[in-house]
Amino acid sequence: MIEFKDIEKSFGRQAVLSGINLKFDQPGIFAILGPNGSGKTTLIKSLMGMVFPSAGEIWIDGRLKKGNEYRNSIAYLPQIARFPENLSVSEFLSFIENIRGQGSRKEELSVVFGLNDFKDKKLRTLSGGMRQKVNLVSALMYDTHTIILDEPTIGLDPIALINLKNWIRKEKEAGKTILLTTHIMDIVQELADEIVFILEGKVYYRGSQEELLSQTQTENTEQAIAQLLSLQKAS
Ligand SMILES: Nc1ncnc2c1ncn2[C@@H]1O[C@H](COP(=O)(O)OP(=O)(O)OP(=O)(O)O)[C@@H](O)[C@H]1O
Repeated sequence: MIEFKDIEKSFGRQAVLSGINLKFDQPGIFAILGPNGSGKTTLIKSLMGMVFPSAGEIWIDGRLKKGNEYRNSIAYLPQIARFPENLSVSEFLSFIENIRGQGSRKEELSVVFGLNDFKDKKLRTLSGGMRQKVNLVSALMYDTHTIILDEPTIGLDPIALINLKNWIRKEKEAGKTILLTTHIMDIVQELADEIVFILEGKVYYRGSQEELLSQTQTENTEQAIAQLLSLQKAS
């Protein structure tokens, strides 16, 4: 269970989050959407202890978030992975395991994303899509109840994309709570049980895709989100 209570965050004079209240206490796939710069990554980083909210509380599994222990109960895929570039792929994964313990799903995920084909390559020599595959394996190799994916599909080829979607679906069926951000509306349409749309620092909409289509009187998720996005331009 994750709960954001009255979260506010400003960077200098720029208010990014202005009273976010969100609770995720059911299994499912929740798409956090909003225009560029609307604060999606800032919200996720607040949860992961990488950004300190100016006000508000975050509760995890019924406890007020403090310290760093809770991070082991969350699989987190950052939007931009910062790797120790001189390590090879397999050295990097072992490096993480030395800190966090054995990744119970490392082997399975390495097959799913074809990592074994380039496991001896240095991280600095990888293509964008290869880096994202390493990012995915390093984030998902621990069997946690909560999974946070910040733009998980960036750079992936169609096969990796299908494999990722299948993995996410399987995790949901196993009863996990998955929060993801993406600008790819096909992914949202295919996967999301609920949409959370953030606009001007607030939760502008939260609900199912069906409700969103009916409220916006649109035919698909892409059109519905485009309509919500146009609200910002209008304001
Ligand atoms: N460390 C920081 N210092 C100053 N401003 C920041 C910092 N991090 C984020 N911001 C600003 O906060 C706002 C929200 O950024 P954030 O990355 O959360 O947006 P986002 O919704 O994830 O965007 P995108 O869809 O483009 O990934 C932006 O205006 C950004 O410039």
